[in-house]
Amino acid sequence: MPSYTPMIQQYLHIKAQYPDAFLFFRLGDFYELFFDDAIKAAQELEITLTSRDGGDERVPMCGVPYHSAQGYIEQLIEKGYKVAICEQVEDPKTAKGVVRREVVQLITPGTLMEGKGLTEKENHYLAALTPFADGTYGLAYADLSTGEVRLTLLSSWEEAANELHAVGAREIIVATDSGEEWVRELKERYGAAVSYEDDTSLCDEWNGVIGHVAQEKLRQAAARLLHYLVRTQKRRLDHLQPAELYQVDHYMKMDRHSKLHLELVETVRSKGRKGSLLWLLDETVTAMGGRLLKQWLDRPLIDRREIERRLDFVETLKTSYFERQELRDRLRGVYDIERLVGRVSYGNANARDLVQLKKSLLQVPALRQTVGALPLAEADKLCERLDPCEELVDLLERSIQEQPPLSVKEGNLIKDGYDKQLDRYRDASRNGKAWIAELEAKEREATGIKSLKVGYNRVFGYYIEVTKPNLPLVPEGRYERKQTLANAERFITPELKEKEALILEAEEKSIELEYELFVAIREQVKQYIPRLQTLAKAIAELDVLQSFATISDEYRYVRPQFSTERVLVIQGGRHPVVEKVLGAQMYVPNDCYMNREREMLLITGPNMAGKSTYMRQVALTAVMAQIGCFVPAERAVLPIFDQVFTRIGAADDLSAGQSTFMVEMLEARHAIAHATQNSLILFDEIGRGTSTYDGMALAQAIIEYIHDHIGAKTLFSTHYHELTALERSLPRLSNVHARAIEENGKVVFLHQIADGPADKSYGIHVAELAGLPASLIERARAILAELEKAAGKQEAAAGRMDDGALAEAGLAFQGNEALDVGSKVEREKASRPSAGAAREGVLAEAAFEQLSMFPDLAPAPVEPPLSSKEKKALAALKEINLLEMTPLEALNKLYELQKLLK
Ligand SMILES: Nc1ncnc2c1ncn2[C@@H]1O[C@H](COP(=O)(O)OP(=O)(O)OP(=O)(O)O)[C@@H](O)[C@H]1O
Repeated sequence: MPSYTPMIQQYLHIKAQYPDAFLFFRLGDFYELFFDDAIKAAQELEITLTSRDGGDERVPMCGVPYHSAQGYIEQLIEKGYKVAICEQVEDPKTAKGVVRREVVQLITPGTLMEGKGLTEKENHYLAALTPFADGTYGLAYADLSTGEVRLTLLSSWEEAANELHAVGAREIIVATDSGEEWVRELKERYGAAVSYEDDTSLCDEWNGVIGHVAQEKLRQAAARLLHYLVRTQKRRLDHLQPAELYQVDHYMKMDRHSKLHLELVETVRSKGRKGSLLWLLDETVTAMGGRLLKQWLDRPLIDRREIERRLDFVETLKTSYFERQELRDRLRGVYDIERLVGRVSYGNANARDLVQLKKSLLQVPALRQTVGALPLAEADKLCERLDPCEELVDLLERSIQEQPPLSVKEGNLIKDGYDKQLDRYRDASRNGKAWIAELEAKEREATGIKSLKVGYNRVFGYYIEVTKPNLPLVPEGRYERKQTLANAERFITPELKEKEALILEAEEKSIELEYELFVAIREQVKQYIPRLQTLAKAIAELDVLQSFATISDEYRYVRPQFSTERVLVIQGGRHPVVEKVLGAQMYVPNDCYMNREREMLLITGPNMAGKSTYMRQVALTAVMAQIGCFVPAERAVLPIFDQVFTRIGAADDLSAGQSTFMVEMLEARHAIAHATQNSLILFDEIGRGTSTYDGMALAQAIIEYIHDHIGAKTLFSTHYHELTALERSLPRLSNVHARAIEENGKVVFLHQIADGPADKSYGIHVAELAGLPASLIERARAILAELEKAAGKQEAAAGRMDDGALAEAGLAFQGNEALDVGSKVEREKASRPSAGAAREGVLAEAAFEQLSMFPDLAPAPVEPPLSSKEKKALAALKEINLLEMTPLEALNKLYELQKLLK
């Protein structure tokens, strides 16, 4: 063992306590890293690796300046590392021997308090997971930046895994004896860092957080989290809020696959927010509202009273346009109170933070007034929670300057008149400066040097400057030479130095005093933490509700109504995100009718016809209704769903080593094992991942099982046309199809869902559209004709020759080229009396149930959709870039478009 210098020995001693973290060791104005930490950090941060004399040997070293350390720390945390901040805890000037140093904070991926790692509209959670012998799991999690703490008990690993996903913690804390495999799974599946904490004993000082928690398991789960926080943060965490207890079955349950398939908070393809339901719904204007919206979307309600309460608000705000605009304007002036409070509690809030807090509070009286004037009983309750904290505003108004600097150690923080002593120092400094300002004129007169100047620099302080030609006029004896420049000399006088000393002393003292006063004010703000947190919650809620109202107004959404009879009526329903992306005029609305006699819809139709979109829109409508938002439809009567299961589209677990088919089967099993008659199931082409017969057999068996044993509302899309025959054997199953027609030998998707099975496969047309070689297409047509002949014989034998919509459409409108596709659809609809029978049944039931609130539940007239030509023309029109066209080109384009429409 080499013998090291005392400082390196100190380093090694401290580092031994933090083996899994980078130790940022404060040395003057730098944080230095040594040994392996230095080698690794130099690589990760791309900084220069040097070395330092450590005694018997040189030790590897690298470092970052203290004032720019934050960025480097964030980089390491982002990469999943931990950073221990080790500060000098005594004044180096008075220290004997090596300055005493201590780790003051361990920053980990789950305990970020500031910086780019914190996304404004997202929570940043740290979770602790505690398994119990009976197979249950205690989950405790906290967002240290906002002080929120939540606790729940989960009945199985499956439930716990799901909840962990919903929470999306950056770091998960477990016991040290947790199995290696489990820990690896936690790391890989959740992309979270894993940390350890074994202490689950309770401390009295946590009463504010878990004093109200009675259940022992939950207390233990919370204790693991709190011990870890205390151990790493090494300070009082006054902003931790009383833990919120919840049970997952008090909310609509959705596993992570279902959430992903529905693209609730991120899209399947990019895993980004854009294109998700959250992206569409987010018209919040505060960070707090943004975070709450995501929380609501993660946990739709099943308590009808609470849903209706939110809807009442949304309805009122939707119709109160001016009040809503006023609220939005005011909310824009509100900063992130929750995180400001977090920083106050942490002791790292600066004066600008307090100014932001004050400015936010100043918006509250107007918010209160506007909310209070809303014609809604509930509004009063919300008003009560909008606490303007007047005394705090008054304190901040009197004390903190309006535009303070970032640093709290350079003065300019405190207003004049707040503290007498500070005013005295400031007077001294101001008087001294005024004296100096007058000095110039006085000395010019005394010496007769017109160009004489009084100046200041950091090295020499105040001086009198005289240019070379005037040097003979300088009064020898009174002026003392201090500095020689190229064409001037600088002097001082004893009087000037005396004043300077006074000024500097006063300034130094006032800066020190300002810092002390500031810290004291910050301590005072701490007393308001619970009130500020209540206020922050109320503001967040108001913001989300106004966001729902804004969206509902903008996109013409309607208030959903709820049925206790398991009736579902959606008229003129749309997929909210597809509608936004395509534009309302391009989107074809669809109806959906289900009840106890019509529990399952089997959806057939060509690829690209809109089956998945239709299924998703039904589920999204249910989710939106249950978070308390209006829904994209002309009318909606919905059951309150306890769970939603979806299996739609691309497989996403291939990376986890499972085949598409296996994932599909696992998800089907999950749905079948958990769904109830109050659930909604969406299955998109289940079974397609295996051979035709296998797949079809499985699909049929799954449908039958759900039909006979579960009774959940189910939408099942399939390409197995044979399954449409099930309608005859399963009384609660009905066929519907996504419509398409042929036009000039090409397939046109109407994106309309109609009753009955699809008649024909349009796969070949789609292949043609995709540009496969003509000879190949022709060959496929020949094969199809053969197959159809064979199938035709079978169907005839079974007594089932569907007179399909297409054949009908073809007959009814043969030779009438002038009619566009839209009117064909209308006419065809009218010509099929049987198609609406099921719908009438459901409507009658819904009307009966909803009689008082739903007097005119006759089917609403459907707007004729745009023809494909019109869609094309519109699309082409949108594409035109007028800035890059000559007038003649524009005229030509217009002519082309007109021709297209004729
Ligand atoms: N109601 C609608 N109005 C307008 N466009 C729609 C509508 N529904 C779907 N579309 C458009 O059609 C495209 C295909 O829809 P979707 O993916 O739902 O078809 P699909 O029948 O499920 O196809 P596949 O069988 O290949 O999965 C969508 O990308 C969307 O742009």
